[in-house]
Amino acid sequence: MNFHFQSIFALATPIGRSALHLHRISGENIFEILSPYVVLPNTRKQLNLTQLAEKSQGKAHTRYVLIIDKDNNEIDDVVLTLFPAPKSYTGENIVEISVHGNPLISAKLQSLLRSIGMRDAEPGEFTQRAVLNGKIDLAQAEGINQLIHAETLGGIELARNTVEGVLSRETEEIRGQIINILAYLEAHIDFAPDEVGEYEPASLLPQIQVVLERLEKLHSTFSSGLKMREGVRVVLSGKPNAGKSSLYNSLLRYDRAIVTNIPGTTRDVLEDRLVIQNKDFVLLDTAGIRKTSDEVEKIGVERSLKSALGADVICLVIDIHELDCTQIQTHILSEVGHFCDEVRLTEDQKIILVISKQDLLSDAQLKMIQKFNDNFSIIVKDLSFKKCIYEHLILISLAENQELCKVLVEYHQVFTGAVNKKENPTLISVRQKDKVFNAISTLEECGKLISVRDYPEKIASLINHSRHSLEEIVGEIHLDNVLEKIFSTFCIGK
Ligand SMILES: Nc1nc2c(c(=O)[nH]1)N(C=O)[C@@H](CNc1ccc(C(=O)N[C@@H](CCC(=O)O)C(=O)O)cc1)CN2
Ligand SMILES: Nc1nc2c(ncn2[C@@H]2O[C@H](COP(=O)(O)OP(=O)(O)OP(=O)(O)O)[C@@H](O)[C@H]2O)c(=O)[nH]1
Ligand SMILES: [Mg+2]
Repeated sequence: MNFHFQSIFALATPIGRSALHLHRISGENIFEILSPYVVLPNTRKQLNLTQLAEKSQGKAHTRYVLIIDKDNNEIDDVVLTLFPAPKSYTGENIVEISVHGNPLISAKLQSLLRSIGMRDAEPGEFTQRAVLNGKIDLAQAEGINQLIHAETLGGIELARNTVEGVLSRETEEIRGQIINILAYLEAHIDFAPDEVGEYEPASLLPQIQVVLERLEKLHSTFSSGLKMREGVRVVLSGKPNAGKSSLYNSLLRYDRAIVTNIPGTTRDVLEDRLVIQNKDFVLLDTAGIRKTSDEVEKIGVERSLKSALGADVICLVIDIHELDCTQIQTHILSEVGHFCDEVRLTEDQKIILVISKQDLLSDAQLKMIQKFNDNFSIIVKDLSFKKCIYEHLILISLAENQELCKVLVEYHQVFTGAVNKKENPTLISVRQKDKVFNAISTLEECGKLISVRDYPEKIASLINHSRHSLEEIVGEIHLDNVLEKIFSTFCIGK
């Protein structure tokens, strides 16, 4: 399928002063249209781009040239690359021109392009053409958009994975399985039982089950993908003065939060990105939790509890350095107990018990901690959320948080495990997730019709719905308004 569109151009790099500006031009006849304005720097002889494209045997070709305007005035000396169709990003002929990065020079080039019948590209229009010309599918196009907008390393990894076609291939395979199921039904719609055997829809159930499981697995990748893109949320909680803000600063490696020895120092929730071993986290520091009559601190405590509710991982920071050895175990248990009374955790949240101010602990206190850890599972066995609690206490100080970092990385793996391997397909947009959801619901509906031995026509029609939902993920069905909505979020020039 090849569409014939007006030629378009756009500045593909940011507007402003920079070393270079890269302009991108796409269209069917652009080599012919541009040739009169492209000359060799020394001889000023016109360069025939059409011939050059033919000589390059369909491959990209780069030259150093001069661009001149209609009055033969030089616009700039540039590097120009041709990508002859169909081997280009859009599948049409493409010319890329990199000029010196001055907005005035770019404006001159753009007015030349407008004056020779080309128009400014809409956001995402190059990629839209790539989709319409079958160079990439819609899921890959969404990947390209996210590759540009990703704000985390994890986001880039997921987007690259989609651009590479991992999700498209998974969708295609599931679609193949659905078509196999359809084939059985179509056979019974078109042929008599003596030709294709008795109509026994229940025989389809195992196949439908296989597809459903695969779709459900795919559906679940959206939320793990979100954690991968946005970062696993880690909240530092605990009593005032426990050392939360100190830990916050040492994890971030800069003096972000105010630290004093006055309990109740932190009031607002602080939020920052944290990367440990290339894994993305969102780290939150919060007000120490206690009963207080101070109006401002009270609001701080409320916000602190609310942050803990929304966290994936809670580091409950506990300061025991002033306690007598005999009190340590009971104290830790009661702090965890109180915290869990305040914050109703869900089963998929994790808590790490962090013992702060290691440098201030006596040998006897350290021994007690060791003893606690040796019997950890027995000691915490009566706590209501013991399944959420990391398997032992972790000691930290201003100078030492390595073990904690190691555990955070382990938890990152737990929260993103389903999607953080290169070969795993991941849903990266709500649109894709909704399509998979539709495919699942219609297939489930099928199960019901089969159990009452409904007509093959009715079952086939539902299965077809399911198949269409999958096809929409990769955009085999082009709906103008869908395309418009997707590409409107792109950058101009992409
Ligand atoms: N200068 C420049 N840099 C760029 C791009 C670009 O278009 N231009 N890209 C764009 O976003 C990205 C790279 N992606 C690209 C994807 C496909 C083709 C392309 O021309 N593909 C042809 C030919 C392949 C070949 O010669 O082997 C094809 O697929 O047929 C170019 C770039 C990032 N950097
Ligand atoms: N010696 C020592 N002192 C620490 C350590 N961590 C924190 N402190 C001190 O403990 C006091 C309280 O630290 P913060 O980090 O402000 O405690 P917080 O939990 O944020 O307190 P609030 O904001 O009031 O809830 C400060 O005086 C810190 O210098 C540590 O590892 N070793
Ligand atoms: Mg603090």
